[in-house]
Amino acid sequence: MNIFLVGPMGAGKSTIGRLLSTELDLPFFDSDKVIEERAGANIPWIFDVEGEAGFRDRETAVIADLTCQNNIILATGGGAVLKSENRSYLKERGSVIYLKTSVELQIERTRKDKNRPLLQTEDPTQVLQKLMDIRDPLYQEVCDHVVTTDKRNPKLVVSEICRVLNI
Ligand SMILES: Nc1ncnc2c1ncn2[C@@H]1O[C@H](COP(=O)(O)OP(=O)(O)O)[C@@H](O)[C@H]1O
Ligand SMILES: O=C(O)C1=C[C@@H](OP(=O)(O)O)[C@@H](O)[C@H](O)C1
Ligand SMILES: [Mg+2]
Repeated sequence: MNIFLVGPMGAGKSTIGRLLSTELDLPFFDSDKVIEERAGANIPWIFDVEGEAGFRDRETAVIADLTCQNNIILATGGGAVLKSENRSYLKERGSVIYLKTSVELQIERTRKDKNRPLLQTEDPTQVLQKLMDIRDPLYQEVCDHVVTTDKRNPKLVVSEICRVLNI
């Protein structure tokens, strides 16, 4: 059984994915990390040199590959749901959990991390709200379960994921 985590920046996909993989003793993959490994460069460099379009092409190639595996935990990047082919790979090849998170907490949890190019702006709150307006329907479309992360520490989020998946 594959478990794929989707949701906005700061939802905890990378953090929860790693904890969940330990809990379930399954391999963990973070699509952002695989993208960086394959590119030999970090995400800000990819956005800077290849643009968001170049990053999205890399993201689709990685998601297509990783979702072909079995019994993995995959943390996607927040924009993975933008492309319909990515949504198809995710929906058809595993159980998709949407880590729903308020914009306020997205801001609080991403404030210190400068590795998110889309948030290096004057008003990250406005950016995140706009992204949620576009992406929440896509997260909802692709997911099998919605797990709220507000007011839950990572361990409680992991427990809730296990509960909704009956594992
Ligand atoms: N449920 C949670 N409660 C509090 N902090 C969290 C929670 N989930 C993640 N975090 C913290 O938020 C930050 C962003 O988490 P991360 O896993 O990078 O999110 P994403 O991969 O969805 O962008 C990290 O510092 C992480 O420790
Ligand atoms: O929301 C997005 O478009 C992005 C989210 C990031 O991943 P996280 O959601 O893990 O921060 C990363 O893929 C890139 O900066 C783009
Ligand atoms: Mg992440």
